[in-house]
Amino acid sequence: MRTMKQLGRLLTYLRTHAIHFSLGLLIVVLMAYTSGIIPILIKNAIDKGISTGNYSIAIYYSLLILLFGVLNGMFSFSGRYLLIKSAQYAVYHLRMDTFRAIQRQEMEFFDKTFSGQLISRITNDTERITRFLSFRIRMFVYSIFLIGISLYYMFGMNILLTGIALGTIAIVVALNASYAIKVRPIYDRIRHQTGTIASIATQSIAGVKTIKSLSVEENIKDKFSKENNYLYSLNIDATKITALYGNAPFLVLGIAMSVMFYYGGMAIMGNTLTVGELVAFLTYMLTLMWPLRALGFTIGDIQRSLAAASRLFEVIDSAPESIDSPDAIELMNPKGKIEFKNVWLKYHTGKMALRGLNFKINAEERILITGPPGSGKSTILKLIARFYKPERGKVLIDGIDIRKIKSKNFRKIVAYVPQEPFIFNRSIRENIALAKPDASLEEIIKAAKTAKIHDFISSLPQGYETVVGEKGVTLSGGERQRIGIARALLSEPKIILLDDPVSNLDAHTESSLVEDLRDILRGKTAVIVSQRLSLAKLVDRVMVVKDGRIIEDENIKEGKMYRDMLWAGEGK
Ligand SMILES: Nc1ncnc2c1ncn2[C@@H]1O[C@H](COP(=O)(O)OP(=O)(O)OP(=O)(O)O)[C@@H](O)[C@H]1O
Repeated sequence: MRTMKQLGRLLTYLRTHAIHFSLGLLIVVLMAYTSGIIPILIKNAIDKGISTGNYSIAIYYSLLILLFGVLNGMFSFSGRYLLIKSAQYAVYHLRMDTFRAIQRQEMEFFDKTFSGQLISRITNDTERITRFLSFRIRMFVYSIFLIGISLYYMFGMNILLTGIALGTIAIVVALNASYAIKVRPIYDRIRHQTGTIASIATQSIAGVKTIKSLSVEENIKDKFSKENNYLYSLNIDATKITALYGNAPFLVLGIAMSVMFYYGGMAIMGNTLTVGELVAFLTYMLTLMWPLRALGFTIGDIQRSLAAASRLFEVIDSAPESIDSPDAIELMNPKGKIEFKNVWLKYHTGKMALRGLNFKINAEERILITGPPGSGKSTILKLIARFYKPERGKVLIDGIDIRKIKSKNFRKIVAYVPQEPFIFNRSIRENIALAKPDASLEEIIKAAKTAKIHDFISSLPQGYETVVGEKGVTLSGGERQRIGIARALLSEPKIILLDDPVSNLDAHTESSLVEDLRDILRGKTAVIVSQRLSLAKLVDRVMVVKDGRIIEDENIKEGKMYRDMLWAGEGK
């Protein structure tokens, strides 16, 4: 029942190509008919032409065989084309829906799901569905109709020989089905193992600096070699089974044809069968061989392809319909006031990261959140950035629950600069204009100037058009930070959230960024997470978090606690 539902849903993806698809299947039926009729034409050529010495009839049937052969080729081409075209169309939309759904997912989904699995959904699962909708369904329909047509004509000629043919069909299908059952788990392991090897290779390329700095190439090579060895032995196992089963159906066929010869020969002598009919039987056996083999695989594959489809539907269905709630509003002229009201946050691992936080940040106030590692500092920023839903309580901006603000509007008001802004493999201009692709070059330059990265960009050979990231110009940590800041500034946000902006910078780059941040943050509410005291001189207020709770919160100019530390920081 569930399977039929999945199949039905998958077929809805054919949409406008449903006619192509149905026509493709109809052509496949015609193709089965043209294959199934040829042995009968051979029989007539022999019995009505050759045996009676009437050569014009023999030539007539030869021409008919030629005609059906040509038609068969044409049907094979057009059926295949139409089915593949509609399958590709369906899978294109399925892939788009899955990708869009992944993009709509909340942050928690990414915490819980392996990225490799998601990539496999979009690549492997969709590939399997394409194969199912084009190749498997075609083979299934072709085989069933060809077997049906063949049995129909065989019954008309001789019951005993038809019985032998039926027995052969049953044995070959059973053999192939058992082959599929035996070999499939091995192929699954091969696929999984290939993934493991790919992930070791990817990690060893991505982590090359760590590997080289620790001189652990040998260790990584050993791990790779172990997994590679396992893949080798799995492939050998699969080859043994394939070699064994690959020939078994031919043996069965050979035996069946000998038996047919024996009984057929006797029947011809007893005048209950003609030579043409025996030749037709033998031709049927040869014609059916390949569809029979394919059928064994197809039956098992239907279930697996639908399982792939249901994995994709699961990703699609688990994504929220839209990021905004239906009653979402737009915040005009935001002031930038932030408020946490009894906010609790629990990660999917069960970790309670925030425990009942209550605080207010005034418009245009700058605050530094500090505290020991793992205390919940970054989690506070992620909640203001609306990456997670509080377990309990509310986060408000200008008195409005942030969940009620339209996301487009929200992203213009609140900019989040992660610890290591991700640099896409595109030009610097595109990297800065990520959230506002239609931004003019003037706007981009203005943001880059404020982030104090304009001079660096101008010094590059292709300026703003220089491609950065993989295989492009490699940016330093400080340059990445500034590109990230320019990217955030482009939408002129009222609130800016900086997650550990100086953690990866050397002392000199750190002090120049801290200096520049004074200008960058002017007129904005700024929440900065850091353990570096150098940032304390930028802010009006310092909040200390420990174990998900605020343990200190004081105005820097009035408070005592940080004044001492500030001096210590300045003296650094
Ligand atoms: N996505 C997540 N899934 C599960 N647990 C998480 C996640 N992010 C953070 N945590 C856990 O929640 C706690 C608070 O994390 P958070 O990143 O807010 O700390 P932090 O104070 O910013 O730490 P650091 O200074 O080391 O960056 C930590 O124990 C952390 O392991």
